[in-house]
Amino acid sequence: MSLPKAELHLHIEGTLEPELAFELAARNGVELPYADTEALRKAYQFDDLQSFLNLYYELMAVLRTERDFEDLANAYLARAATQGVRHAEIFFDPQAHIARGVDMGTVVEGLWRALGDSEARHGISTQLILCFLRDESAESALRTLEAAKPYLDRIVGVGLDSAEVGHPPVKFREVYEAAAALGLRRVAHAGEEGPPEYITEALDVLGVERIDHGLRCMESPELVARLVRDRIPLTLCPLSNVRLRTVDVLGDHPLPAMLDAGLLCTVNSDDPAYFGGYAGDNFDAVRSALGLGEEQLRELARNSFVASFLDHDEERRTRYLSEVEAYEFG
Ligand SMILES: Nc1ncnc2[nH]cnc12
Ligand SMILES: [Zn+2]
Repeated sequence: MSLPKAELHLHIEGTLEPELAFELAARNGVELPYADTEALRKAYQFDDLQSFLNLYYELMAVLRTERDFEDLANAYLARAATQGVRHAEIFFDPQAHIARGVDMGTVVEGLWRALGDSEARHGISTQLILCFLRDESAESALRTLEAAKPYLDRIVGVGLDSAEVGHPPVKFREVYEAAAALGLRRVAHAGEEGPPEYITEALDVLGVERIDHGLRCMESPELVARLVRDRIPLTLCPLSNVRLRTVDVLGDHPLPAMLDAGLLCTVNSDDPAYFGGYAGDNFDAVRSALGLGEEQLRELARNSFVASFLDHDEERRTRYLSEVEAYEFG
């Protein structure tokens, strides 16, 4: 669906399509343990978040040079442009690269080569959000923030991702305080597989402005009331929830109930190469599986710009919002 939208929950490493993975593997002399792209696609069957993360980290081995990160980001932006994405706030996982000997500069400079002229080339404005891996130590997160200091003009904020259960937000209090002191915006994955308490803790302890996923807030009426009252955006990823089995089938997704409750929901793609669809595909899927009407779809698109970190450019936000209002559904 080409309804204009902002993508607010997108891991750039999760846009690595099998074809590009094999191309980069050949370019870098990396051996992949799959015969071909078809065999690799067959491995995209997940039982939960961890089973996905295992493959996600394994395939990153092909990303080595600035050019690799540039090609990855350009491929994503080209596809996103066909799906109505007008603005993208893109997550990246530097610790997963630094651990393989690929330094922060290679990752950020490489991504920037694509992001820097994304507007001219793809018609998409972009921002970068550095994510800390929550299954790594708090010290490692602090070292990562330190390594990012030379690149802060290219990074709008910090996030928290990877294996959630057993790694509560409070573990990252110090690094979030340091990020806030540097003027960085703050978001965190919470309530994807983890309990509603992790959402509360992300708000209270980490001071996040948006919650990534946040699905499990629906188990706590008090928390829902708070999220509604404080207009805290949730970056939902419906196809991801089905592939990672937090929701059995898309028809059971709580999105309609969340909208009815007055939550500020957005629809995003998370790791589209792995979960079967980009941002517009997620909109198409919720439209057909959940019977969302045009006004609800327009509300989701409007919310994406309201929830975006475009505060420095209200003129642009207003322009995008007027594109949402002018859109004619096919
Ligand atoms: N859906 C997800 N949850 C947590 N960490 C991730 N890293 C990439 N995708 C993720
Ligand atoms: Zn995610």
